[in-house]
Amino acid sequence: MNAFKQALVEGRRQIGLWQALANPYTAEICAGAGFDWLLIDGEHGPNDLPLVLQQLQAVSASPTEAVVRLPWGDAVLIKQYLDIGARSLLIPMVESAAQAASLVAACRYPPRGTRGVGSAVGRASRWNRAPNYLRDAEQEICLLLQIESVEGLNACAEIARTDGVDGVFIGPSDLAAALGHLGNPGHPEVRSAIFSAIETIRAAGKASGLLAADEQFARTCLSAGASFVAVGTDVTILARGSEALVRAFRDDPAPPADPPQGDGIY
Ligand SMILES: O=C(O)C(=O)C[C@H](O)[C@@H](O)CO
Repeated sequence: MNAFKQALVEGRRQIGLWQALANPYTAEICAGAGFDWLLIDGEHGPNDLPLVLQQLQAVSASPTEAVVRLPWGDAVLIKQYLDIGARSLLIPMVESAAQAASLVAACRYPPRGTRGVGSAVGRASRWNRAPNYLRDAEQEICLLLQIESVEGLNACAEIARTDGVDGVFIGPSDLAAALGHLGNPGHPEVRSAIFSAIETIRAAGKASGLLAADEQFARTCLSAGASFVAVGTDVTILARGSEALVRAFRDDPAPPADPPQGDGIY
């Protein structure tokens, strides 16, 4: 059973950590920290199919759910990532109910969908050692779609209501850019759009989530009803933690005048 998916169905909070180091060693370390889920980022992390496979294998020894973000919403990519054993997917830049329905179909075998059958050689079925994989796969798969553009925001309710969509993730960085606030996801207009989307998704009976590395904002989103919230990233822990350690031992320990420039989330 996909405990992460079940938790979203039951409305239970799932706290996650973003993995963009594209490394099975660090994924295994983070999987032992106690997060409910780890996001393996195949969109912005330097990941490819074989590397994501290694991270799935590294995380599989823990109860933490690996949620794999594909580079793009594509039926061929979905087939490949499901076949290597990813069972919780995050698809970026979804902008319509029609797109959502086609992504759902790509996760389902015929006649309900269009997923190609290759379980005999796929890790997903443990090479057919899981005898009922073809029958059980659909209920095990958790499909999370990302809205992060004006079009996606406008179609949020229809996307969330689409049968087979288990949750909707709101992308603060791209949404900020789409709303004219590049690098400033904390802008009041962006935050208002995020809270409105959380409510829209809740009203559609689905789980909402996002990446919020600012603790106060993450807590506010959880209080507003978001359930799957990533509260940090492996890259940030390493980059900011290593910088802080250097500063602690420099002669001039003063913090930098300007915080590191990035996409503004952390
Ligand atoms: O647009 C966003 O925000 C996201 O997609 C989530 C994170 O920012 C991720 O892309 C890492 O920057």
